[in-house]
Amino acid sequence: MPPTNLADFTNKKMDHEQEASEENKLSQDCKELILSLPREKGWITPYLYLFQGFWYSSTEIQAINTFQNQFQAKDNDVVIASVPKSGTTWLKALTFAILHRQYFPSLENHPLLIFNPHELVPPFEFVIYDEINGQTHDLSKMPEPRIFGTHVPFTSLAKSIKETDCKIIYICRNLFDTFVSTWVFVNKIMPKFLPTLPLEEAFERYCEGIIGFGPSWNHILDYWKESIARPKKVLFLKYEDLKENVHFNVKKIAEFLGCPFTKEEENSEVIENIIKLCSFEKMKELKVNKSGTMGKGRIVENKYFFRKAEIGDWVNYFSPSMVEKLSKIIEEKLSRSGLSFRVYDFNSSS
Ligand SMILES: Nc1ncnc2c1ncn2[C@@H]1O[C@H](COP(=O)(O)OS(=O)(=O)O)[C@@H](OP(=O)(O)O)[C@H]1O
Repeated sequence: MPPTNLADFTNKKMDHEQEASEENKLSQDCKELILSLPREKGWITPYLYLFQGFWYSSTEIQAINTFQNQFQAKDNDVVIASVPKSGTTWLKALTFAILHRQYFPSLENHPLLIFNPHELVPPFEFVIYDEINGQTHDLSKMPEPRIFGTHVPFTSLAKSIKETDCKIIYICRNLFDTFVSTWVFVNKIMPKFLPTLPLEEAFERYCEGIIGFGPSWNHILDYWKESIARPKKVLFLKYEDLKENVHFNVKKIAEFLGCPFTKEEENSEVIENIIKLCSFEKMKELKVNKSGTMGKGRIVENKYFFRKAEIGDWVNYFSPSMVEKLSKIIEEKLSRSGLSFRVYDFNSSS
């Protein structure tokens, strides 16, 4: 749709220029690489490119390249990995609270009350190696054990992550809710120079696997297989299970990370307090998550990371034919893996 007034036109032009200048900032090597890759229309960028079997924007590809070449993992590092919109923010908060609990015995001045979880657990591809948007992060200043986030698929992780003893916690979510959560989020952060993305169009691209860090089923399957092959290396969690029994999973995360809760901690409600601190209801109402922003090139409002947090909200968006199509894809891609998802909240009274 053409812009309707001069201010709109100027905004769109500025956005377009910003996007073009981002592409111009790519290194020469990356520009050449991009030219050689298959390309499709993007969701919030003009294009997505197929790189190492998954779809990314050009700036993400440069960041992933740098990450692969430069990141040196330490044995005590922890990496939180996920497909976007699978419960990353929640898992980052829980992991930070569990792993660093000895430093913050009083929850009154806990960092999670003043920082968004993505600031405390920085992602490789959007912060640490995102030179194009002027993000810088001094790794030497990170408290240990360091906790990182990533949406990068297992196959494309920096080699040192796979070769050291550092641990990975992966979270996934049923693909119906993940798709809806992504589509709503994407339309909120859509650059002004791109049109809003209709649900049906997004769904068609999603079903072809063309979405940032997709195909989502391959992303999930790769981490799933690795968690079976190396259970001490990769802990595989599901958003729905976390919602069903967060207490059990918080203990599981602590044990996996080698810092199980003591009897004394269990008796003094340490687990319950962590759960409350990281709950959707608590986090959503914090000032930092109501009015804060993150990012440099693309500014994102923190409140967009907290929407409904329900299992089964997809029923409000999917037509019967969409249900049929995605169900078939899931059946085809996941049926032999032993992996399945709950798509309704059986505990909900509504
Ligand atoms: N604390 C907590 N507890 C439970 N659920 C939560 C929490 N924080 C965020 N959310 C919900 O998670 C969805 C966002 O997914 P991600 O955090 O993976 O997004 S991102 O990839 O980091 O952008 C998004 O789901 P939807 O509500 O369905 O859109 C959020 O509402």
